Amino acid sequence: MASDHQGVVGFVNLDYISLDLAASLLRSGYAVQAFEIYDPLITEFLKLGGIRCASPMEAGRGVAALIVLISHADQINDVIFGNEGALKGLPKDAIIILHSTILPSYVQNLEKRLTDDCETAYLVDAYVSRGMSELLDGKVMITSSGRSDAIARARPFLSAMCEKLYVFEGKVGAGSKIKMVNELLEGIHLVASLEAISLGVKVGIHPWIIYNIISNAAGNSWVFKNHVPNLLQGNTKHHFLSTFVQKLGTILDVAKSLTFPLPLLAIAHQQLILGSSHVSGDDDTATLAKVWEKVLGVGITDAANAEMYNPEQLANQIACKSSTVNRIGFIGLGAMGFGMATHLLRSNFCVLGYDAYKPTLTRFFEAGGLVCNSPAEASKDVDVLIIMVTNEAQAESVIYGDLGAVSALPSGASIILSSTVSPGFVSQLEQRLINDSKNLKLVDAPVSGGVKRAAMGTLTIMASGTDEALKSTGLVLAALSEKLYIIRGGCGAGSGVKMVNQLLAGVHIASGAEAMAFGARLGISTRMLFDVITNSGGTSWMFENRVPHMLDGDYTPYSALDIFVKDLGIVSRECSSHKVPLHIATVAHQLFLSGSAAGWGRQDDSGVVKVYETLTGVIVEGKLPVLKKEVVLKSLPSEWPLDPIDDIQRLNQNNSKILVVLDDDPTGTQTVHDIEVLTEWTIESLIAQFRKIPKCFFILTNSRSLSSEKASALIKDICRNLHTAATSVEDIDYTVVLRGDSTLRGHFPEEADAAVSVLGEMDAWIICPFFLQGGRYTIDDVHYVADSDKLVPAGDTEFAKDAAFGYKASNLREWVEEKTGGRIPASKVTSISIQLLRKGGPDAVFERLCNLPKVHNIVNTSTCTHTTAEIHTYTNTLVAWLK
Ligand SMILES: NC(=O)c1ccc[n+]([C@@H]2O[C@H](COP(=O)([O-])OP(=O)(O)OC[C@H]3O[C@@H](n4cnc5c(N)ncnc54)[C@H](O)[C@@H]3O)[C@@H](O)[C@H]2O)c1
Ligand SMILES: O=C(O)[C@H](O)[C@@H](O)CO
Repeated sequence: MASDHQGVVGFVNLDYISLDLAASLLRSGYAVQAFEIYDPLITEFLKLGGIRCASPMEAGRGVAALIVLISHADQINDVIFGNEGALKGLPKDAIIILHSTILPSYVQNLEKRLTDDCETAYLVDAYVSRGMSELLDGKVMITSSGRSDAIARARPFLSAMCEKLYVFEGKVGAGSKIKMVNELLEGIHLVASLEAISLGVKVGIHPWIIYNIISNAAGNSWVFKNHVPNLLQGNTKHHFLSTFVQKLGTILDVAKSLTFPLPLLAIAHQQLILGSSHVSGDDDTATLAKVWEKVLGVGITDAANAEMYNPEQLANQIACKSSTVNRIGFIGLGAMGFGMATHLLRSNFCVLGYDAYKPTLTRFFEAGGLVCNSPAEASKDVDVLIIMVTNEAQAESVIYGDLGAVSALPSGASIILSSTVSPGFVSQLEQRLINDSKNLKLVDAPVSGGVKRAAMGTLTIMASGTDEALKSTGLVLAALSEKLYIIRGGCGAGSGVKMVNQLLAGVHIASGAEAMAFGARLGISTRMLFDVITNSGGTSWMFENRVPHMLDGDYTPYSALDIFVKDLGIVSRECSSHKVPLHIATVAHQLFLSGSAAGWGRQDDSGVVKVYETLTGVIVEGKLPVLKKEVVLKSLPSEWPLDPIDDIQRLNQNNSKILVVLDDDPTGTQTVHDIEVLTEWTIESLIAQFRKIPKCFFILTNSRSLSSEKASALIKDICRNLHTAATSVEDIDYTVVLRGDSTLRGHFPEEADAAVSVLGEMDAWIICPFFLQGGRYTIDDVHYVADSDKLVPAGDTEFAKDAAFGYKASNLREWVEEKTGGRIPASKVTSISIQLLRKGGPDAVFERLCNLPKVHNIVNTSTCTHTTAEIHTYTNTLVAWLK
């Protein structure tokens, strides 16, 4: 226990999550006392080691901090100001942490009353929740706000209680605002999930198949992933609806008072009211599925219980029997097609490409492709032709237009249509091809996952067609995808699943825009709001992918806004032909249409946020704030008391691995002493070094001054020599460290990739941009550069504008995603936080490292380095871990 953390913390009222807070405080060395009338809770609390109090007044007596749980504003009078209220016993300088999400205006009134009536004026609010992301996985997360002086007082207690702390300095009330934005998203996503499942059932796709595929595609959301199984199993009771109706109603009232339109939330609210109205008051058995069956007239339950098959297994079976493919034609080398076609080139297929836009052809030629002048030319002698143009009219024209593909394709060839088109269009196309006498086969193979995954061959593909057609294209589909699903039902079935995915994806982009714009109107930092939501139930694949574009105000089209005018247009056409009313999808469609009408159709689809910005005057774009260095450093948890340098030296004595540091410029070698530096790396000189059995030696590569190709080649060369030298000296084991720049400029990930390509995959990559003397700090994953008394996010400094190594992200996890072009998403990067290091010390860091998933290319950013002692602590655990 940390002895400098002594102090008493009181709780007025407990709930189950408060027990976790109390347990964390007790572990950090605080004494904890509580007033609670519900016996089971107080029994658990006593078991933890807490002390029971007879009244709120007693719970507040002698405490340094008082955590007051209030579920309704009416309780404030009694619990805080009443005869036996908490204020009576509270010391003057104690901090009140209001664990509640009552409306911001109530919290502000409470603060005013405390300031006016009493001398006690330290209040912060705290929204306590469980992290829903893979990263936080149910751990406690707190969003808190208040005046700077109150926050400074509260911070040690808040940090002690949670794994992730978000602090909004300024006014109280941010916690409840964030909660509103999160609930807005959850409400919209719930209705969208219900509409998606209903549409899927109407077009004949098994709901569990929809669920399994879309939870691995861009239509996924936390709500879809977590609520749909309960819906399909009949586990969600109708009461769930009334809770939502009430919460969403409150948010709409707040928005109304701010004259702020929330069209998606308004329609979701109406839908949930409609659902509630379908249940008679005393029917406790009605499930959400049954209610929705009545609302939309779709047999969800029967469909969910119908016999099903495994589309991934079908894909594996087809892949085993697939025929060889030599030549591929590729028409439509746009945002998606270019990446897919060049990935096929890298996978050793011969690819002939055609696009109506000539500059693309030049790029394709430079990437090693064969360039053609018409669809017919790109179809000559190919086994498979892939079409990735934008829409049905373009697909029609490349297949049947002037110099079209059909006339030139060899008899028996296969066409893969990967554009997003309506199911009806593909099934009619198949019929037309059958009627032609060339025995051309068609595979309906829409894709999901976006531009980055297209270029990496890790798309989700939902394919359908005859077995013969699927077998003749299996190898190509497998090369383009990480998840390949075969949908039964022939051409049109794949596009049916894609249509359902698009309903969700489109709604999620629009809901992300609505949520962020509303957040901006509520006055919350949009960057921080984004961060909190990505760890909460309101998150979605599209929220995480598209909101960063809104925050950067960068509408370079990865997927054009007009694509959703088209895709939600398909949804709205299908819903009227299947007679299933899809309200939320239709409103989202109208929002994209509004964006297109404003002239933003060719920009990125995240530009739909401008519809809200233009209407209401809010600005979603947001920079990370510049911080006041002294204030931030003072507010962090206290340092781990011990400097484990002696432990490191001891561990190092017993460690047989030689540390070989490849330094990309001379500033690294200038900061070490008593360590040899090699400026050349012949096998002979490396053997000579290894024979000395040093603990460490440097090789000055100077690779920062080279092009990335040359730097990679150099690192490979050195690693090969190291390998040869090490194998010729007996009992030599070594580890490679890449030393680079603390302002993040250098050949990342190229040098790491080069080292791995020679030395083999590593269990993890550790990124640790430590340079205390140079004023580099990493706080909550954001890397800062000190500029006198300010901490400036690295992405906003001159360093980030470097012509060769420029970058935008200051958050190290996002920086990894940016630098790896999406190959390593931010969500796969684990951080070692200052909280973990300072509160848990070496043991906690060691445990975190040992529990990392053993997946190659997981990158771990150290975000903990504030003092030299801390870098020692971290090194200590690393050395132990490496052993
Ligand atoms: N962008 C995404 O993230 C994404 C993801 C999944 C699916 N999709 C779907 O994939 C398809 C392609 O999307 P995109 O974003 O690559 O679109 P895009 O507009 O960037 O690319 C389409 C390409 O087709 C070319 N083209 C149009 N007519 C042509 C013709 N007659 N002959 C030859 N080339 C022609 C265009 O010049 C363009 O390069 C769309 O149907 C889209 O809905 C897109
Ligand atoms: O599933 C996806 O990748 C997306 O929805 C695209 O089709 C459109 O951006």
